[in-house]
Amino acid sequence: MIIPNFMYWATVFLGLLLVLYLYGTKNYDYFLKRNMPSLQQSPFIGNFGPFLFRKRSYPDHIKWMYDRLKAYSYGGVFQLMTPYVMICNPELIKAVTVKDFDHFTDRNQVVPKDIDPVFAKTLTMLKGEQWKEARSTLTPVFTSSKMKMMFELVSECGVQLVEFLEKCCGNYTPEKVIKIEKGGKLLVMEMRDIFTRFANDIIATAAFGISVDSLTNPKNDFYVMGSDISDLGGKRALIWFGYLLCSPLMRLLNVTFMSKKVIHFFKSIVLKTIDVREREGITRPDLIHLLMQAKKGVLEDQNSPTKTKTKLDDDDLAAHAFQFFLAGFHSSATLLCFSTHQLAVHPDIQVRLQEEIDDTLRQCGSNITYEAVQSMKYLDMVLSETLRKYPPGPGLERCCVKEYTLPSDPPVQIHPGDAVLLPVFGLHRDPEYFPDPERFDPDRFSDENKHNIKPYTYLPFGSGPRACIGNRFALMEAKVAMVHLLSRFTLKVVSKTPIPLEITKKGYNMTVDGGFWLGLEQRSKKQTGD
Ligand code: HEM
Repeated sequence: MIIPNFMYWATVFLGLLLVLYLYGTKNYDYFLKRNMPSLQQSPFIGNFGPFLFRKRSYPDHIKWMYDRLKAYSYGGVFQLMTPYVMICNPELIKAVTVKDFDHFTDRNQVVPKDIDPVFAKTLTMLKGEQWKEARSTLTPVFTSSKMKMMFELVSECGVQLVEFLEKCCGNYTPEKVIKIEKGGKLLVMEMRDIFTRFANDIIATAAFGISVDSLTNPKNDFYVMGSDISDLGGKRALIWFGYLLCSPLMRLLNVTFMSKKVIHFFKSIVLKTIDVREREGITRPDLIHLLMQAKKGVLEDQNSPTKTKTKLDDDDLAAHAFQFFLAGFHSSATLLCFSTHQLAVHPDIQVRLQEEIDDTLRQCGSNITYEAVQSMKYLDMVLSETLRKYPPGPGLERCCVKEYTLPSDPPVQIHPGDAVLLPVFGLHRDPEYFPDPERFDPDRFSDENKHNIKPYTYLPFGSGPRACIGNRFALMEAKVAMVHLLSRFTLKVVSKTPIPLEITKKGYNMTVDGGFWLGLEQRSKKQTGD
């Protein structure tokens, strides 16, 4: 009796293993059939094993795949069970993102539209005609004239940041959750904690029209909800993997990418603010105001004589304000964390930058203006080099929407539905394009040198019509923070400062595990030349 039972269960078990294996490898002849070079895959995890099992960080893994495929100009990789064509050659990147953009207008939508409707309405996730309309409606929001209009709001957050730090140098003790310690003459602090709070306050004022101070009131709802929504690590990475691996099951379980409670919180802020402003005729120079104009179809685009055509509904408005969190919260804080870290470990570069800041402030009588910030060339070079070495988006995606022949040698077909991966981190760390790529050297971006950078090898804000719409805003925010901070403080390496920097192996966020600990030393009047 025991033997037939054993045989039965052994056969069932082996049968199940076979079915699982066949399911896990169902696509694995995908690139072979297309005659494309590809990396050897494993069942279910494709080529993402080293990232999934935390052997390599996401950016390092992108670079690792890029280094293996670069000689072929393009090649196939599997992100779990989803095939991606990785494009390594700059000319081909130009073809896909700019010249033949109409074949690649979308991103790969991993989380279905009906599961997360507000998330699906963000510009990042919209597709085809809907994306095109939303992008043209929103483009006027991000012109330099609108940035100038929002500059004061951003600068007020810079003042708030520095005043808080100066208070901490005195007798003020911040709440325990704020990661600041006193170490002799220095304030020792974790920069990601400080800069995510700074980025949060900017989004609150510039996008949602409300003032919060997340350094003095660290547990305010806006910050707590915002941190939840913009975290792409741990739980969210798992949900993403779940959809990549077995979308029907995730859909059946109704697993949402964004928490409904958080979406409801932000949506109600936007709708209440609009309601109050409409009833009381309030005008404030922020995104809500611009979105209200777009809603009425009267937001003028300075580059086009026509007024915006599309009218926005309430879900659209919430999604666009909410977009600042998704796209701008971590990326802006990340840029500031890495740039302050690089300045602390390169004091010569920091001194040169402080000289530029001091000179500029002297010229504008300490009253920092949009034009003054824009005129600082070395500041721009430092941020550009930080974005090269540590791009917050280490890999970009496109999805093919129309049959396409990649102009490679030999040409190769890309079909509708095929996903494309652009290895930004691989390009930025390629010694062919950036000699001695591990070296932090802002002079790569000086007027004399920047023309040596090969087009489409430097893509911190992406490329083509789907590139980052908020790049001006992001740079303005980072520059304002740096000017306020470095005019009053000098950044120092302390014992907790991570050297060398090791990018986390947990999740997609570009960050480090133990935090960006640095020391801040108050500058004397003699040093600043006041
Ligand atoms: C340092 C900060 C930032 C970096 C490095 C960054 C980088 C990027 C990158 C790489 C993309 C994808 C581009 C592509 O696929 O070609 C992107 C898209 C986008 N970014 Fe940013 N970003 C930053 C800040 C912001 C801010 C502050 C906003 C404000 C709203 C923003 C809004 C967006 C939007 C809406 C998209 C999607 C555009 C579309 O699909 O049409 N970003 N960003």
